[in-house]
Amino acid sequence: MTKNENPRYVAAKTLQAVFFKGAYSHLALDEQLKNHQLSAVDQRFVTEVVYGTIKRLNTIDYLLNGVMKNKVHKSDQRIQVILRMAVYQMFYLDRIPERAAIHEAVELSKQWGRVGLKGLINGVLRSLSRQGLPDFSSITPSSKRIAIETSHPEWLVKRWINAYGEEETRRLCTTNSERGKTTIRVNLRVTTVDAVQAELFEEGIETVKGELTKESLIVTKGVVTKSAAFKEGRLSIQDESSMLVARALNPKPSMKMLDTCAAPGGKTMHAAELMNDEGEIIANDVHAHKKRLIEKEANRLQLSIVHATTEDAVILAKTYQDVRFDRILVDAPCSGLGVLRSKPDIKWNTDEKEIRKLPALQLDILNTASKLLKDDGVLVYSTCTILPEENEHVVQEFLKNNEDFTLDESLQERIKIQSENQGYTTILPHQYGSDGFFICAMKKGSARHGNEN
Ligand SMILES: C[S@@+](CC[C@H](N)C(=O)[O-])C[C@H]1O[C@@H](n2cnc3c(N)ncnc32)[C@H](O)[C@@H]1O
Repeated sequence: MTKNENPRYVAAKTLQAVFFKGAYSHLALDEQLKNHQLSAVDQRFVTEVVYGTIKRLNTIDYLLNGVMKNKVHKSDQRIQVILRMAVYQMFYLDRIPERAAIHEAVELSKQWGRVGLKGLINGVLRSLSRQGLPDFSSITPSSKRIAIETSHPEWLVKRWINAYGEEETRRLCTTNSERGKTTIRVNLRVTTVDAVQAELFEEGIETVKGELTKESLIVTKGVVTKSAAFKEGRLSIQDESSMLVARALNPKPSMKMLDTCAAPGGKTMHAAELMNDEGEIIANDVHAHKKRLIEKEANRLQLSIVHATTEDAVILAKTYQDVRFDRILVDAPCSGLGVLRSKPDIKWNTDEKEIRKLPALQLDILNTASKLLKDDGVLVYSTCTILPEENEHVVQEFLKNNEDFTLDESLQERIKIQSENQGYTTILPHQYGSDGFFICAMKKGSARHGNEN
């Protein structure tokens, strides 16, 4: 435990690790919170400042660059962090008066070995305070305006405008900048939604029912992971879009299922719950260390049909050459650009060139998995991204080369999402307040797989 218990110092150390050492925000934050003894209120403040500053980075830098002689990214690392954090507090945290945010930034510069630059910090922040938020509407072209106003890389905004048009893109980007929410999946195998809601309420945790699935609850107050219901396996944390994936598979007791890219196991466990823990699920992931995560989850939820394996999904056809599955899920590795509300660093760390390599891997895994499906079985391809090239383009390419597969038109009966496309859907974050997701169900042979639940 260190002696320095100033929450802004803890936030600053976390942001330094994220901005300059390539750390993932959630891991850097966990580490800093572990190393400092902060009250629950201070921990929430640090979390808010860290995620908020990362989420609003583009806008914050635009504001700073408007009043600084040299661009903010040319400053010393610590000054960049102190200024960015302060601007977030000044303009996006209602409960912090601007004067207080400026004062604390100056104090932090003294505490963090930058006393000589306190005049610069004071001057820049006071100028911004006098000026206030500018009118972004004069920025052209519109891709640049959306990128600055909602804090996204412009290359990404351009891609989304291409796919969804300007208005949808503005709305989805605005939602990405909002605060994420915690959603619960109730384990319907052992309890009911009402029982869990009442049990949590007794512990001071408040929830409302979700919109998209009957097993979901949205947390409005409290920390669920500390509840008895979590520890004893009556609930899991999972976004509603994610829950739709197991629903799209429509698994039944006694079936045999393969999850090719399963870790940490959210969708596997949901499917096992829907199967009433009867049958078998092979939950595979390429990373050996993730096998433990799957096993731990199965253990917590007391699910015995889940068998975790470690293999590259592109060779699974060989491993299971004599086995055929009723249900196969390819929840593919992807760019993750649908989950920017909860993982905002993805938008700054994603390399456009790297994304171009993903469809080949996604198609490879899908092709391999498809060879293991029983006739009349269901194959679901899903991603937590909203780029067409990782989604419908992959599926279209797959269907072109696999004529024995067709889109499963009964998908809409199972997941009840409005979609113009039969067999697949893209959920944008602003539509239902859930993560951005792509879900496609395909069938081999001619059977229908409507929802009998
Ligand atoms: C989107 S995540 C899966 C999330 C998981 N289905 C869930 O609901 O918890 C994609 C997973 O694919 C795994 N992965 C990446 N490349 C893979 C490959 N070639 N073969 C198998 N798994 C792979 C990653 O380790 C990651 O855990």
